[in-house]
Amino acid sequence: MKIIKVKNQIEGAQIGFDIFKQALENDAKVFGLATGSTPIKLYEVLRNSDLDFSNSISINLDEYLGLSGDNPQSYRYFMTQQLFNQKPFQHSYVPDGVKTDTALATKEYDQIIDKHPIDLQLLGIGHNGHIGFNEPGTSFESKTHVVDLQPSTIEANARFFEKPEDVPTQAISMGIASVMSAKHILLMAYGESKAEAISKMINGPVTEEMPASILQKHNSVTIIVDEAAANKLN
Ligand SMILES: N[C@@H]1[C@@H](O)[C@H](O)[C@@H](COP(=O)(O)O)O[C@@H]1O
Repeated sequence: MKIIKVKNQIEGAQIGFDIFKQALENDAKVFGLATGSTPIKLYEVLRNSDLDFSNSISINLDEYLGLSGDNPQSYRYFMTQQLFNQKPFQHSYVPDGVKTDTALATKEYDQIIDKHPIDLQLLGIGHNGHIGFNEPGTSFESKTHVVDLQPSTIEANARFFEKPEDVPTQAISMGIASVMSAKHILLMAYGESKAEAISKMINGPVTEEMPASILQKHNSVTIIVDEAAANKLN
């Protein structure tokens, strides 16, 4: 793991941008993208840049179950606003949160990932070490699946909704095996609330109880952290 400590999200976004730029220069075609507050600055830099993703594919990690892409709280909507409107990709995949046949929705998403192997996967991290929406206890062998969100995740994400009761309790998430199949992984984390998860991810045992710890087994991972998120690292 390559760990890069930055002063703040602005510096982190610049380094993240350089990694995306270099990937494009090295003919990366498929970008795995993440939502949450962590990548917002990076998306701002990307959408205002002259990078061209019109021949690239993007595949997002996850989507809330029950929210359609035109719902402002959906991850599809978030991506459209933060990136795709200004920086269109040839095709952008986000799991379908409203397909009634979820077994089919998950199967189709796996087929998409199989067809478009991910060159660069962007990740944030949950307070409990989740990546995508792969909560503690998720199998490291998992592919796309329906997830019951943990109360702590619902609470953490409630800030994006009007009331906590509005947060969906389930999501569709790309699995951990698919995340691990990406050629290169870039994980970003900012703030004190991520320090514990970052420390366990890097120095703790590799265990399904800490989903992000599996990244220790990947041979090309870059971690961008600010001082607060890095303050429990020895
Ligand atoms: N599914 C997303 C994750 O992909 C994201 O990494 C995490 C952290 O969010 P934030 O970046 O807002 O701290 O939140 C959500 O649960």
